[in-house]
Amino acid sequence: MSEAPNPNIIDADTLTGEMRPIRRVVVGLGSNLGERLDNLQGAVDALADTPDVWITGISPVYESEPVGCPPDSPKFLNAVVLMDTTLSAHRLLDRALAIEDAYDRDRSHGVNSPRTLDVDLIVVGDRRSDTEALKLPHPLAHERSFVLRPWLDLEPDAEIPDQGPISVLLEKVGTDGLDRRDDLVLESDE
Ligand SMILES: Nc1ncnc2c1ncn2[C@@H]1O[C@H](COP(=O)(O)OP(=O)(O)OP(=O)(O)O)[C@@H](O)[C@H]1O
Ligand SMILES: Nc1nc2c(c(=O)[nH]1)N=C(CO)CN2
Repeated sequence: MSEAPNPNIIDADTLTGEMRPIRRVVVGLGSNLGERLDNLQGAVDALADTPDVWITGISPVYESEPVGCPPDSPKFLNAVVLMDTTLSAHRLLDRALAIEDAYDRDRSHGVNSPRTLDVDLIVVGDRRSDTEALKLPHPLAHERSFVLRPWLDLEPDAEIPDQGPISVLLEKVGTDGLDRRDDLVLESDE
């Protein structure tokens, strides 16, 4: 994220009148099971339909070799979505998990087993968290080309708090195993 949330930009809650800061959010999407593009598009649509969330950017789609997955796992499609929101990080996480569940995400198998849909919060404004339920910034984002590369397409000057510019991080990590799929496009219905 290239800038901290602007504390002067606020939104009044329509019911309570409470003023809430607008946070810039980076979301990572992944799928390596089922109709992968449809799954990613469903996640984009569900995020766009979320009250108090405004999508500001949708990256190109990348196909990527599975990283840290069981042997013979299928390739992923990955993309990144940028949003503005007045929701808290915890509300966003609840929403992300609910969207995964709507795509029959099966959590009963082992670590990094193939999944219909993964919705990861990468950065939420300048929010930091280190609980099991919510880690922000996402602790592996800085070493994942399938997050950094699509994010770079949208925000070349972005930085991950405490890690640095994503352009520099991507140079360290490289882009082996990553293919931009210009034949696959995620649409915004807004
Ligand atoms: N930044 C975050 N974004 C999404 N989920 C998170 C985050 N931080 C912690 N979690 C927790 O991680 C759990 C999701 O684990 P899951 O099995 O989907 O991990 P994963 O997405 O497969 O792995 P990875 O975290 O390596 O991408 C959720 O229960 C959620 O509470
Ligand atoms: N290429 C790729 N590899 C992964 C991905 C992913 O989205 N893409 N997600 C993982 C766990 O969330 C583990 N490994």
